[in-house]
Amino acid sequence: KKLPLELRFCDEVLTELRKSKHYDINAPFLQPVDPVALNIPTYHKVIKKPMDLSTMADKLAAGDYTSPKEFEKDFDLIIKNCKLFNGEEHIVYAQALRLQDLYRAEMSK
Ligand SMILES: Cc1ccc(Nc2c(-c3ccc(O)cc3)nc3c(C)cccn23)cc1
Repeated sequence: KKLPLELRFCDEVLTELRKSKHYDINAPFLQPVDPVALNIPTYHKVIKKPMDLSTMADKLAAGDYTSPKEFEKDFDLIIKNCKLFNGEEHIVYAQALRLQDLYRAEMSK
């Protein structure tokens, strides 16, 4: 059996969040932050628990999440990391807040 029903719903939400039609808001969060590509060598000094949407998909498929609560904790980590590193004024944090709005809208379906 693939996933328990609750986590199957998490999978559907994650699939939606990663769709290319949401690229204007999900782009910075699709893959692990690459400090070399972004020229932010301090990233892993500031961010102790990196997280991104593809890592979450891998964890879901591997059965690493035992509850939707655990799944949501990783999503919240993406937003918290972005706020901490970029600050509230950065355009990427504005994208993170829009991603969070989309997450909440999908989760309430
Ligand atoms: C010099 C500088 C300053 C800020 C950034 N932030 C940033 C981030 C980022 C996302 C999540 C996160 O937890 C941390 C950083 N993603 C980007 C992208 C995709 C393009 C441009 C900037 N980006 C990059 C370079």
